[in-house]
Amino acid sequence: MASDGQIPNASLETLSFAALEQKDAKEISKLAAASTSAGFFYLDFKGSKVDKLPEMKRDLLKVMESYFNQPLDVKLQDYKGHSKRGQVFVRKGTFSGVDREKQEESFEHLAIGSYDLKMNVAGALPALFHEAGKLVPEYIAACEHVVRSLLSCYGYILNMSESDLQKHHDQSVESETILALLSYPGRLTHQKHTDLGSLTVLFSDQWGLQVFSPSTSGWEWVEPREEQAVINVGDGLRFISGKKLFSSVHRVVREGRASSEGHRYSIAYLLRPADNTTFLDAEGVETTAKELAESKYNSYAASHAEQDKSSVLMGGMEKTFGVRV
Ligand SMILES: O=C(O)CCC(=O)C(=O)O
Ligand SMILES: [Fe+2]
Repeated sequence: MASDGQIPNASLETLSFAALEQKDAKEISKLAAASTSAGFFYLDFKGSKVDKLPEMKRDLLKVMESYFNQPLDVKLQDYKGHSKRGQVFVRKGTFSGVDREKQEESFEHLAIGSYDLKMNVAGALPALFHEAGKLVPEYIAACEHVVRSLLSCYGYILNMSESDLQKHHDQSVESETILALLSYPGRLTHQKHTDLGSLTVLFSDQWGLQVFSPSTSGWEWVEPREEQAVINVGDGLRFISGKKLFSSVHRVVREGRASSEGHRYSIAYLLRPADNTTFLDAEGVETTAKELAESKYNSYAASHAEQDKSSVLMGGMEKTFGVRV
């Protein structure tokens, strides 16, 4: 296994999306194993209905570069106040970084609400992206197909009614589902966390992402792959599953293997349950998906000292792993 000092590369499974689309039993059992260990796996799209996804990602990365390279005051015109979904541009330092002493050293991002985009809410998409035509809606539609197919497979794994799982993720009702375009100029980082939603479809061509391995109780590098996405379960689906599935604990650092990377970009489609979905949270308290999003965002933005006091940031995974990350 290649390594970087003490930090090895994670040995994550690569799953075939074409096989999962066909509900192939062997692939579904690999999905079950990956979702109850580190929680991350690679997804290969060859031969599937969305085999163009890596190509669309490359096009999106080009538009992102021109967007984020604009002056801050121009990007701040896309800041829409503190309502998370419509916030669109979120400046660096809004969430906390990895370094305890430098909270402001965290990424900037553009959050595009998928419901808002469908409803044609003004400002859901900054003007610069209009020039790229249907790229963003088509990218989101491809990701919706991916997560819908994965949810069908999770229905089998969890022995849950497939329609229940799909209903909790009905894309025609309001949810916090977003396409997040992330930008890490300089040495900016992303604090350890679990995702608040159900499933994440993540692309980055650059080193930086690390996953916490429950088997070694340490961080491991997630090797970037241009043709494959990294998928993980988040708190929403974990809680809906009665905590059978694992939320993956991850972060973005800029040292070691990542130190020769320049401005880093990543694209995360973050599927979240419909706002009114209810489940028991990490502490066993009944909560709605909307309330969970609120408390999770507050925790992402809190100081490290505040984050340490509650189980929200890590979705209760430290208790499951039996270690402090
Ligand atoms: O930038 C990355 O690779 C990770 C992004 C991430 O963890 C997130 O958006 O939740
Ligand atoms: Fe994340």
